Amino acid sequence: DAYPTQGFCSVDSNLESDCLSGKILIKGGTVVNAHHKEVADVYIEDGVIVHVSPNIRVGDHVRIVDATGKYVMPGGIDPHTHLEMEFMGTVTIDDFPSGQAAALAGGTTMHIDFVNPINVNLSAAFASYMNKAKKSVMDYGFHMVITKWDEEVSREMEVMVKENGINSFKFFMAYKGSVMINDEVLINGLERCKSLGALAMVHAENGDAVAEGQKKMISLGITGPEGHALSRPSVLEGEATARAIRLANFVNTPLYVVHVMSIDAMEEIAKAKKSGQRIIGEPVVSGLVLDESWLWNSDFTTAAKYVMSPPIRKAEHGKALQDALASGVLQIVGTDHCTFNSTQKSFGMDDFRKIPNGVNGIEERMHIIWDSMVESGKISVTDYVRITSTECAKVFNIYPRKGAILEGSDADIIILNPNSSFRISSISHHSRSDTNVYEGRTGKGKVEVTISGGRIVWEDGNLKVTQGSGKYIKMPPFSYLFDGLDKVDAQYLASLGAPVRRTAAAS
Ligand SMILES: NC(=O)NCCC(=O)O
Ligand SMILES: [Zn+2]
Ligand SMILES: [Zn+2]
Repeated sequence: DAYPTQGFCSVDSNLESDCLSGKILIKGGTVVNAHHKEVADVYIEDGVIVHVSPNIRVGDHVRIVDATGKYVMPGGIDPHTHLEMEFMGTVTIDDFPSGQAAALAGGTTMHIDFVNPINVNLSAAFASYMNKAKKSVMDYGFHMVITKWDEEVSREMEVMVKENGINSFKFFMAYKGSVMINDEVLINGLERCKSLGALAMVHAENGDAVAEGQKKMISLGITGPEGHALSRPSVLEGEATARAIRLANFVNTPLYVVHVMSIDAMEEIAKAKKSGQRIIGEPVVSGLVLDESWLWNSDFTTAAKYVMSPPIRKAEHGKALQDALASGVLQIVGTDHCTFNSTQKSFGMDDFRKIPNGVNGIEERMHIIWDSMVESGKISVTDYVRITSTECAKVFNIYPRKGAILEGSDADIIILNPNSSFRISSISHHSRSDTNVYEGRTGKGKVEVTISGGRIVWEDGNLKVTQGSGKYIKMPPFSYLFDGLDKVDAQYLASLGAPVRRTAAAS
């Protein structure tokens, strides 16, 4: 097919502004979707993929990008980030523009952040996060955290879903004394999520037991970062995961388990899925490739940067999580990008309970997953697209606008060169943090070009982003995970039979 222009412009031509805003032809790459891959060209106009086919011919004012020998894939979608979030007495160091710039440099073109209502109602929290996100340089969506239960919360959840484009609510089963909820709140929340077609998400750790574990470590004189791991063993993650899964089963609603960090939690998810429950398990990059030995490092600054919850565990957990991801027991890779610099981490120098919990990953996810799972032969290239982008778009009901290279999809695209390599360092990364938990890591496969909303924003190691160009992506309720739940409910009600009529016993 011919498109209505001639020639092409290069980055330094005076037609650059036309190119940046309008028409791009990606030529000769292997276009990868979760369902299929083929050598084809991709033609983009005004932020949308217009055509995908071999040998597309174009005319003038079209920027040609040669992708021969490279993979052309949907931009990554990170389902789990915390930008500019108030947490543990401080605020994460990456705000929306800095965290998103880092994301784009690493091949992620959309993220879903968590609105965390602290002492305000859901509407005020939502407004505050929309304000923080005004300077966005890429597309974003929101999940909403539920920290208590009352009539107002229940009413506002409906407003969030029907007016504000939120289709997921997160419940923290840990962080006692701040955002932790109890089972009663969780059950109410699960019921409400179900009625709204919204996905319930859990941070699954037994927060009461963690608090006891922390006290125990302090009483033993263990105050350093290793106390973090010792106070919250994997059994507590397994217990809370199992509890949340059983409660979701009781309510008959889907459940999304964020940052699955242990074999214990993963096996609970595997068991529930085997019995037909709809559970989505999200491992995060840190849990897949790092191990807890860092927490025993004698240098506090080094050890503290690895403090996150649930904790990074022994290497065998990471290996099992990778296997679970490869086999489909776990489905979506996130980052839980929640970055604090070394000064913030030092708040817990004398007491590990005060180290702000969180690690980086928004810039590193696509590279590390490629290197550790595709390059190693553990998963296919199409599976890579599925776990880094497509499945997330499906679960949060924005597919195929996002998560696909199809005609009509948003032009959020990366070009990855499998023969090039990456090196991670806090000197060259785009996060505001002065540290990086993947410091010094190298690997094969490099995102050479990122296209966000139809604009080339990352090329030749240079970022060209515009504050305010990122769009808020409303996510509609009732994703595929809700299909057929009503039928299961109807069968259950039918199985109960007619209510038993009882008469008062004769006296
Ligand atoms: N994970 C973590 O340590 N920090 C971010 C908050 C959360 O997701 O639990
Ligand atoms: Zn969490
Ligand atoms: Zn998180």
